[in-house]
Amino acid sequence: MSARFISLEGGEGVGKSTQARRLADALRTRGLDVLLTREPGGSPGAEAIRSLLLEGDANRWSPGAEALLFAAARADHVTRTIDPALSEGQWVICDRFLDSSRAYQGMAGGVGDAAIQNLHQIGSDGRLPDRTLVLALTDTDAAARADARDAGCPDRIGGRASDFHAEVAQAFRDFARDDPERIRLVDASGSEGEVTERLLAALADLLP
Ligand SMILES: Nc1ncnc2c1ncn2[C@@H]1O[C@H](COP(=O)(O)OP(=O)(O)OP(=O)(O)O)[C@@H](O)[C@H]1O
Ligand SMILES: Cc1cn([C@H]2C[C@H](O)[C@@H](COP(=O)(O)O)O2)c(=O)[nH]c1=O
Repeated sequence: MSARFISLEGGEGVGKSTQARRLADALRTRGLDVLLTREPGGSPGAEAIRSLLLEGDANRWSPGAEALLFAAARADHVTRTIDPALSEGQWVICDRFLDSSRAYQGMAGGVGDAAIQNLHQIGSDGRLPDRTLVLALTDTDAAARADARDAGCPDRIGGRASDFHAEVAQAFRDFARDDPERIRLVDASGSEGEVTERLLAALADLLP
């Protein structure tokens, strides 16, 4: 069975990191060799860029500089971590990937989708996941989960206005509508276990 590249996407607090861990465990239980990774980050260079992106003043970077930094982190992550794992036959579960840049920087940030896709082509040879699972939750429920976790101290991008995050959530819904073969919306309400079962169902055609 060939290796697969799966990304988990969605706005702040919908449960991506929780589900990335649970999905990796569920796939390991099925005998698959799984690498769990994240963005921004997932390689030493990309983790260094993560600090530049998520710490500091809200206006630390222009929209274009921010998009370039995410693309640079992703290029290093793809080259040093994701591609080698796939070559070795591992399944890769990635907590956020290109579609986060499309939603946050491209759509809500105003950089535009074509520019984000161009940067991805240059930096990461246009590498795409085999399946992208977008966790969907109401804006109110997602904000409640994120607030309970962050205790009023979100990171530089998480702390942006609610309008920004509503645009991000809408962008993910639009991406799923426009590319239904790769990108699937998954209901993120209910218990952690219920959500994991829905994610596995959305991967059923790829599983051995
Ligand atoms: N199904 C669930 N029901 C209730 N709470 C949940 C559920 N899944 C996750 N949580 C909780 O919600 C909070 C946010 O979850 P998590 O960190 O996984 O979200 P995320 O999408 O990765 O967020 P971000 O993108 O902001 O980092 C955490 O405190 C987590 O324990
Ligand atoms: C990959 C990626 C991420 N972001 C934003 C989204 C979040 O606010 C943070 C990452 O924090 P998390 O707790 O690890 O989810 O970064 C972005 O704006 N663009 C991207 O490409």
